[in-house]
Amino acid sequence: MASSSSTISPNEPTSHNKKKPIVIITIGMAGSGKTTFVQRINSYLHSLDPPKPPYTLNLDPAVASVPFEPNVDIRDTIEYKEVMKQYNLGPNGGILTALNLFTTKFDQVLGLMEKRADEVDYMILDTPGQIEIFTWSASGAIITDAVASSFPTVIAYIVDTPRTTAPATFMSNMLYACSILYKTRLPFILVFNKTDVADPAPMMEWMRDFEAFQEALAAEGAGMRDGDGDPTYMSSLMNSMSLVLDEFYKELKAVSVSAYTGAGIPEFFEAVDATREEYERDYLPELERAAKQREKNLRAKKDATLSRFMQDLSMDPNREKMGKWDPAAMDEEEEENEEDDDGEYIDLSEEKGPQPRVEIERARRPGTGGVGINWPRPG
Ligand SMILES: Nc1nc2c(ncn2[C@@H]2O[C@H](COP(=O)(O)OP(=O)(O)OP(=O)(O)O)[C@@H](O)[C@H]2O)c(=O)[nH]1
Repeated sequence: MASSSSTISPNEPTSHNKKKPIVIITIGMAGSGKTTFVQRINSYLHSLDPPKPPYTLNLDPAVASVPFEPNVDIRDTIEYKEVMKQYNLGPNGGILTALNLFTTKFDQVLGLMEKRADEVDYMILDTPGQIEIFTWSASGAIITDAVASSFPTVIAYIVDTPRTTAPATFMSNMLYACSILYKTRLPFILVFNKTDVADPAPMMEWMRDFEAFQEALAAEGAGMRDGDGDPTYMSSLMNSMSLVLDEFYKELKAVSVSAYTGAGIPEFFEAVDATREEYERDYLPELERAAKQREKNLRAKKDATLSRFMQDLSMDPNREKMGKWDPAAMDEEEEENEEDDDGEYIDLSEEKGPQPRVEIERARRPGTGGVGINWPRPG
């Protein structure tokens, strides 16, 4: 899959000596505004002077309508409702299977992206509504790795700001973002969306100042103190987790946008452009190291198989005899065998006739209960 891309250096300029486009992968909880955001950044890039139309890919098979014209649309290849019917799946299983099927052809999509790399500055991927379908599936990982090994890539994690104003909810969302960052190791931008209806300033403050977050948690009150006024288990857990997150925030850029009004979109692109350097500095060496390691492992595996084969060959007692017919040696061997067999070989064939053949492997298979197996009957 990604093999076709692994030989391409993401750093290499394209044929016209132009830098490779940056791929923006938009990820976010259901309803956080991913599609609206992609539409907004798409129209922003079109409105620049000169326009910089991006290459867009829709990977959400279940989206009813896309408010932009994607260059590659998973829905053109796979009808997810048909997948549901054929494989007898529910909606999430259908979306996941559709994505899996699409991933088997992703090398072709990558080829299309490579072809257009000279003409565009940005490529944008919109992912399925249910976040875990992309972030916790093999297909999501394959697509992300394939793209990131060919192009500078950044994750835009869309946060539904109005739904994240409570400190505990905010923390849950950040823990999820943190897991994606550590899974992909790609440059990461937190995009606080829907800022036309909720101000993300308190959240930005929580990210900068650990104590401010602790205060907000304490102010939330419920479940934080027991009857004696001591901190509860929940409160201690939240405090420890917020300490972990404090480290995570240091690795992040955060921007506030409104996909609805377009506010904050230029700042978002400033953050995206800044990640190119980060990608080249941090991600690329890691990618090259992983590729070398993979190659080394493969070579080691091949060597091990070859040496095992050679060993087997040298231990094979017939090896010496192969090609050298020595009747005297064979007679000797036969005599030895006859001596060995004396008194040990009980031939029942004359007494009981031919014995039925039993496939022990099949008979012993757990759970078969012996059904369908013809056991020999006594007598
Ligand atoms: N007020 C406001 N509403 C927004 C904004 N961005 C998106 N929305 C609304 O949020 C809802 C969800 O937006 P979508 O773009 O469909 O979100 P999504 O994450 O792609 O949704 P799924 O893919 O279905 O999970 C829609 O009703 C949008 O109109 C915004 O910046 N401000």
